[in-house]
Amino acid sequence: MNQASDHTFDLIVLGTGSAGQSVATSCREKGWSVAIIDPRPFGGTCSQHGCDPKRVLAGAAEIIARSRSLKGRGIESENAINWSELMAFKKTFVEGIPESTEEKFEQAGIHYFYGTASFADKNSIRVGENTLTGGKILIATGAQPAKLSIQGEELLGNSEGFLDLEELPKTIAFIGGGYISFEFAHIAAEAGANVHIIHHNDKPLHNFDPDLVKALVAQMEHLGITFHFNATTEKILRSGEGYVLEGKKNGEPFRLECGLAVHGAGRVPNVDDLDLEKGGVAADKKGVTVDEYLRSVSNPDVYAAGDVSGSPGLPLTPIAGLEARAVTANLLEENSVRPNYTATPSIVFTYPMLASVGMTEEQARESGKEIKVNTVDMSGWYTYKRIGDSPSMAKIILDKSDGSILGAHVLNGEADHLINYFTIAMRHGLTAEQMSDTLFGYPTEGSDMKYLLEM
Ligand SMILES: Cc1cc2nc3c(=O)[nH]c(=O)nc-3n(C[C@H](O)[C@H](O)[C@H](O)COP(=O)(O)OP(=O)(O)OC[C@H]3O[C@@H](n4cnc5c(N)ncnc54)[C@H](O)[C@@H]3O)c2cc1C
Ligand SMILES: NC(=O)c1ccc[n+]([C@@H]2O[C@H](COP(=O)([O-])OP(=O)(O)OC[C@H]3O[C@@H](n4cnc5c(N)ncnc54)[C@H](O)[C@@H]3O)[C@@H](O)[C@H]2O)c1
Repeated sequence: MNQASDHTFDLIVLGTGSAGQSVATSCREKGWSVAIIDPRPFGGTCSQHGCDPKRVLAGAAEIIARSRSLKGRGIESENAINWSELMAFKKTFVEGIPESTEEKFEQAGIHYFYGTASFADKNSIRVGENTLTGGKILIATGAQPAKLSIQGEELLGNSEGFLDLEELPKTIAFIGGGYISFEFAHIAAEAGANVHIIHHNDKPLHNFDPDLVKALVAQMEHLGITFHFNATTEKILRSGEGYVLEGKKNGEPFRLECGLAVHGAGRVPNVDDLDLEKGGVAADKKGVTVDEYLRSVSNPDVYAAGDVSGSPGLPLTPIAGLEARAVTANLLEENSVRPNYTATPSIVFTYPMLASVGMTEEQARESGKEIKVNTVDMSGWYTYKRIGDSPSMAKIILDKSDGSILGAHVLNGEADHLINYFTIAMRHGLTAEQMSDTLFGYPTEGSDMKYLLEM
């Protein structure tokens, strides 16, 4: 159903990622006429070029790291990543997504258009030769790598290209010290590459607990990754088969040769092609400016959700889903649901993993609350010692007045599971005492919970 004879719809959705798909299908289920547009193979970032394929690769890197942790303690053989086999395995998760997404739209009776959407006026969208009119319009166009304005920027690869690498270059440089660089550097290093991370100050992963970040950096250095802090890249040049990065490090000239340089220096809302002025849609560098119901502050028929919205939500998949559900509710009944961002967990999928939910120690101290900070080295605890999970650290921040959990920060091989327990507690207001009183299966990281929550 890629052509509609009538080009007027109740809803036009721009983008087929997590946010766009969710709103389009939910509104269609309620009987709305819906059109959805995307210039790229349908399905968006998370499933095709982000979280999901990334974690297939991270899973293999994790298995190598875990087995090395028990070397000499029962594990003998050296495991190694076979890059082309791993990429072929990753492909099995990704291929077929555009076709199955199109099929889903077809079956639901959603009209789909391939092309770059842009506003023609407040309620009209241009896509190729077509002009569609929508009672309501959802902008769900995601994010793209930020422009760095450095000479030779066009020579930089990005996360999407990394996820499709047929061969792993011997030396890889990541520019920026955020999620993408840490995760991909870990994968590349475990797969045998010589890896560098170039970060412009000395605070990588700036939203995470600095003590745990320091321990993660030390662990990654131990794996052979070289960090260049306070380093800026000013130029990228071709050199033979590879590239040379030139810039400054601590004020001194800096030069690095590599087979591949990857952009890991932040992503920005994808609004460049949308002609937002024609639609009367206000936006700034945080994205489409929305009110607490995710409605454009300047065009009441337009909503935004996911990475492109200028909402307080982090650019993460669970937030794209949360915002999509809120927008759907607000489309069906005006101003009915405000998204609840309380306790948004975030995980860096390195090994060990770094995970965080709620306030950092610094934020909790600034809040003026009377707090208790439990900083715990768990490496010697049975749960972690039995699998050689070291370093294994946590910092839990409690409110002394009522025993509520204000923040949880974990670095270890089980951090993904542990952070979800803390997220449940914080989102639903369970206190340290209630969590400690919960019976967890033994011996698991859950059964250690009470030791992290001592008041
Ligand atoms: C490498 C990487 C790893 C990540 N890992 C994680 C993770 O582990 N966990 C996590 O929670 N989050 C992760 N994220 C973030 C997560 O992928 C995003 O938050 C999520 O995909 C956002 O969904 P969305 O629907 O807002 O946008 P997207 O899924 O990006 O969809 C936007 C769609 O809009 C389309 N589009 C763009 N411009 C137009 C236009 N003019 N007209 C029509 N369509 C347009 C695009 O082609 C795209 O298909 C990762 C991101 C990256 C890049
Ligand atoms: N596990 C996850 O949830 C996950 C994984 C990957 C990506 N993501 C999402 O994708 C977004 C983008 O990821 P990212 O890693 O590109 O961004 P990021 O915001 O996590 O980190 C980018 C870092 O690069 C630094 N930087 C900016 N310009 C620089 C320059 N010229 N030189 C050196 N350093 C520079 C920034 O200060 C920042 O610390 C994230 O914000 C996140 O929302 C999430």
